[in-house]
Amino acid sequence: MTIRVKYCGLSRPEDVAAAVAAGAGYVGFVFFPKSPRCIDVETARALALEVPVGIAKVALTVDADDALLDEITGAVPLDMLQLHGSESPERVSEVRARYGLPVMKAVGISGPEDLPALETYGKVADQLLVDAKPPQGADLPGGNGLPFDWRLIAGRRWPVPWMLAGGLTAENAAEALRRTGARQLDVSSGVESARGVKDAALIRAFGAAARA
Ligand SMILES: O=C(O)c1ccccc1NCC(=O)[C@H](O)[C@H](O)COP(=O)(O)O
Repeated sequence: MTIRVKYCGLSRPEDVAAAVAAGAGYVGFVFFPKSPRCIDVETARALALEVPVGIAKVALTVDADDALLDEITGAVPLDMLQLHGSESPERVSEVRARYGLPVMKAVGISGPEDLPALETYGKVADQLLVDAKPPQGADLPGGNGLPFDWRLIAGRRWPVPWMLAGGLTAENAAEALRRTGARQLDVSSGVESARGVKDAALIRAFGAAARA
């Protein structure tokens, strides 16, 4: 069984090279100013041009307006948009139609009350990112390196492909896959040596763990 991995928050050419070498299925670029992983469109364009065909290039935004999405999609060759804020189902549909790109909607999970949103967004998004809900008062709506209780989604399926995210590392990836049945993983903090700084050895180790 092939597990596809998305390495999110890449900001340097060496990060892209490490993700490609590790067998990435997706690479993610963050466009959220408060994030230590945030990059500008010129940097993202240069990085995207280094990504081989077959690896999906994903732009991550948080409640972005059309002006920002126009700027990003106009400059960066992309394969997918990841909406990681409080975008409504209507906004997801609008973004899909306006940009003609597949949209992945992130949904934060901390308890059973969060699960219905996965059904709702599963009707309008092309993919779901099932992520840990950020702690109250967190600066970032994702990329916090915290897992959620995987038992909440064990055995659940949605009508579109989905990725598991939140606090994944090379050490817990196998257990996460076994407990949730996920076929795709998204990782950011778990492949960093310092907040916002990707580490090639950790990326390599994560890729190996996902393949094992
Ligand atoms: O990574 C960020 O800085 C970020 C900022 C704002 C919204 C979302 C963000 N990351 C989302 C991701 O796709 C992460 O890969 C996902 O939440 C998992 O993060 P982590 O728990 O750090 O592996």
